[in-house]
Amino acid sequence: MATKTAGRKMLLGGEWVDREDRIPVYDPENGEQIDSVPAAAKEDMEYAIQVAEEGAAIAESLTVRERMDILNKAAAYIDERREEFAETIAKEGSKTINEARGEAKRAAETLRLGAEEARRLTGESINFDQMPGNENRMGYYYHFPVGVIAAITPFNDPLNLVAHKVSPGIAAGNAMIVKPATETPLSALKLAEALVHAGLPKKVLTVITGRGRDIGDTLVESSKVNMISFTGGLETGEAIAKKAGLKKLSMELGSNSPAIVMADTDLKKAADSLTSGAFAASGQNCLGVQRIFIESSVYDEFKKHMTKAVSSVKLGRKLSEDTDMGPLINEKEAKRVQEWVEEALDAGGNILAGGKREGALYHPTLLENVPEDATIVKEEVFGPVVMIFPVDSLDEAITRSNQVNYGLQAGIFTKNIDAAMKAARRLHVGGVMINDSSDFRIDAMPFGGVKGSGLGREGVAFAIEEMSEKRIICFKLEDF
Ligand SMILES: NC(=O)c1ccc[n+]([C@@H]2O[C@H](COP(=O)([O-])OP(=O)(O)OC[C@H]3O[C@@H](n4cnc5c(N)ncnc54)[C@H](O)[C@@H]3O)[C@@H](O)[C@H]2O)c1
Ligand SMILES: O=C[C@H](O)CS(=O)(=O)O
Repeated sequence: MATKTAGRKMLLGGEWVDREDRIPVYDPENGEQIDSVPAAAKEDMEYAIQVAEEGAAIAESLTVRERMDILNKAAAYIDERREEFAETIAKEGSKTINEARGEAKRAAETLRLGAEEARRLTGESINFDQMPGNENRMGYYYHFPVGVIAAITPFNDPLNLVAHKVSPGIAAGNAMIVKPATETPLSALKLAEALVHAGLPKKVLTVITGRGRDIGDTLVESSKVNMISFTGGLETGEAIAKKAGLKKLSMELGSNSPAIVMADTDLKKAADSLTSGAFAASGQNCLGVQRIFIESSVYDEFKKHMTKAVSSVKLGRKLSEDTDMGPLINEKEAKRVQEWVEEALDAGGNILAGGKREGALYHPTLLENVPEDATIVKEEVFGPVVMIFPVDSLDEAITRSNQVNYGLQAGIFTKNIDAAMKAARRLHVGGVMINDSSDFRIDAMPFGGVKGSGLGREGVAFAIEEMSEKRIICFKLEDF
């Protein structure tokens, strides 16, 4: 067994605090405990909320320049320690070291985007005299912070998806209570280190670790929390929304991303792109490609390319430079994926690649002939499985793409601009990638989905709007 490192502390009320009750953090690759974090109690969350109310006044009083400097310094802190952040991401989660380095680089960028948007969060004048009788009125609106924001984050991108909440939240002058995923809390705590080092005043940020059942409801149901910014599964999101009461909600939820391959495209390039999009982060990726619809005239040729590409995904230790894919977050999730695949095979599907589990590792799997009513077609697999389906037309591909209760992003591969624009307009999703898989994102773009994929948009310039309020100021002047 690996020696337990000294347990991490959580950031509560501006202080790093410990608790006797602790939650182990395991490396999913070998099941070894790599660290532990405090298990906050209900009283700790109550205190966090009380402190955050004080923190909100402090955050609002920060000048725009101060907010910019803090976010830029925190970004530099991460850049200077990228390997350390990457190793934390890789060890506590499923990502390979190369994937983790990419996430650490993106998280620094996400913080810098917050600094930029802090500068741009202005308002504008209003022409009151557009309505007769208002000739002597003038004014403007401006933004002010929501106040206290609860940021609840998932396990799969344990650093950048926390940054996507904290960066716009601080940029807009809010106090943040971060409740990271129980499986991967360490990266969120390191982000807090970066922000504290950058000079973030005490009480503005809390990163509280604990079991959802102990602290989740206290956070979600508190009337002193003005907004919940949640990223996670649809079921959890719905449960939180029901308990939240009257407060702002941002929901980045699940997906079941489709891709369309038209006959006029480069089939090998499409297969390589879709393989990357399906198996990044072991498929534990909200943008992961799950269903591929291929024009039937090129189905067999595409199948050959896709089977070869999926079979070439290199498994290995997460910290090895040449590993393409690591394990799922735990063996329980790998067993669930295995059960979904077995159900699909029992219903008539067949395996073209993969289909093997070794502990928490599930081999990259390609299926065909899976019936539409199979669980793995309708629900979010959130694992390394992708399915191919022949279609007779683009219309059929679009209709079938839209047949699930998710709509985050989709991809279409075609050289035909009319086909691309038809897909762009008729796919019921938050983003359509032309000649890319669904798994494309830059942190500055609007990000989010429709149906069971969520409410609202992240992407720092868009999240900052959701994390702010507008106030109109109107002057009624005498003669002027
Ligand atoms: N749309 C996006 O941007 C996006 C990004 C990443 C992941 N996701 C989704 O997240 C899911 C995978 O992540 P996960 O397994 O961590 O999700 P999850 O829903 O199990 O957990 C997400 C977070 O919610 C917390 N939580 C769970 N129950 C809670 C409760 N009752 N009250 C308060 N907090 C509670 C968890 O501890 C965790 O911090 C997938 O569905 C994936 O699609 C979406
Ligand atoms: O898992 C979902 C992530 O938001 C996708 S990305 O890592 O931000 O591209």
